[in-house]
Amino acid sequence: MANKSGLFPLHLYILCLDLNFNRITLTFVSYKVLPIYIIDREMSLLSITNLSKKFPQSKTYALQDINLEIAEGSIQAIVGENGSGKTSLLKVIAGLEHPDKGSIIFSGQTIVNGKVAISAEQREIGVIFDDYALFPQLNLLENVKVALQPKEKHSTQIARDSLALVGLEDSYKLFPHQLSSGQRQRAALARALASRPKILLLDDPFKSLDTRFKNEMIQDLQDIVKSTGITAIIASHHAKDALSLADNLAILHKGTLQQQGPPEEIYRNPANAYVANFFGKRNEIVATSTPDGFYSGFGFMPDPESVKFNEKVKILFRAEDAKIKKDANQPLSGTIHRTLFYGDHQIVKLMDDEGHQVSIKAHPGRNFPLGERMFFTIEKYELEEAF
Ligand SMILES: Nc1ncnc2c1ncn2[C@@H]1O[C@H](COP(=O)(O)OP(=O)(O)OP(=O)(O)O)[C@@H](O)[C@H]1O
Repeated sequence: MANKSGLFPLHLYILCLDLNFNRITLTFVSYKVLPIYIIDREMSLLSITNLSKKFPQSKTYALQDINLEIAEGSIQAIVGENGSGKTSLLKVIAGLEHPDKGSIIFSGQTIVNGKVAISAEQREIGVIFDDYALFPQLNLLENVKVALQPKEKHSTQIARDSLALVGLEDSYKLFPHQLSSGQRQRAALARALASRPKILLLDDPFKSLDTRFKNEMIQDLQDIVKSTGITAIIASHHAKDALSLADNLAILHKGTLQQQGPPEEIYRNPANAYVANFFGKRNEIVATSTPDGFYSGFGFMPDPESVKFNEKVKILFRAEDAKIKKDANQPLSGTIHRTLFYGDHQIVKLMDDEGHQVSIKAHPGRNFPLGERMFFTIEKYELEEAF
């Protein structure tokens, strides 16, 4: 949440010692000096209230009652599947689309109030859409200079500084077709940064990058954003990228905001099933509730909470929230059906006698022979009524 900034009149108290006439008097004089702003570093730079947008040709809302506070200097990720409203939200913030209702306050100024809005050019907002929109006939230096005012005296130096910021200082004479897709993205970033915007909007910046470049780019982007002090809003449909990149996440689904907050908090405490599954499908065991716990094909799991449920219950948990145990003294077990190796971890799929499966994250060095019975515990789970 945004913290408040306030105007505080400062009173200066001066202690006067009057040594005249061999006596001491104490006088307090209060001076009201210039007011000072006490600004919290986490002050909200962008404040979105009750924002809704429906495209004329569409029956459903692209954005519905969005409320979002974005702190200055932070990286805010907007995540959601295709068609969830991410681009529409960026476009409304940039001034490229107009909302039907709601307001946006940017840097203390109302830039959108219902259908009344200041133009895109008047907002100090840089935008990078997923096609990067570099001019093919211009070299990198010229591409970056396009973002600067024609009257700008030091445009060449500013453009070269921006290219240096993204590691392209030696490539300024190259044309977009001579660059890799990661370099094109950096060039687009340099162009957006050249005009020193207060806020930078990036639409799916990692879409066309392979995993290695993507991870590098995520780190670079983080470094650049943090070193320039700029505020960045990044739309992405990759939940995992957003988790590692952002200070704050906002999860959109069908135009509505499902949850917002620090990535780890959302990952650990999802507000609803949609958010929980957005970070990867959770395991689901359908079990029968008894007075002491839950029975399923994987065995009996004691839990006093079972009394609160009707007959059928879903036990929902992530692969990393279960542990495979060596000792057979565990209530839950299954046979090893498959293992998937991911380098730094492996996923072991265990199956019960009826063919139901669960996936459990395990150390990459452990050996799991197919068909062998393994015991496991579930350390963190959610329960849902199954109908
Ligand atoms: N110009 C338009 N005219 C009509 N409907 C539109 C327009 N732009 C977007 N929409 C609709 O608004 C909804 C949200 O679209 P939007 O592009 O914002 O989603 P998104 O999350 O960015 O998707 P993607 O990840 O595929 O880019 C979708 O249902 C889309 O069809």
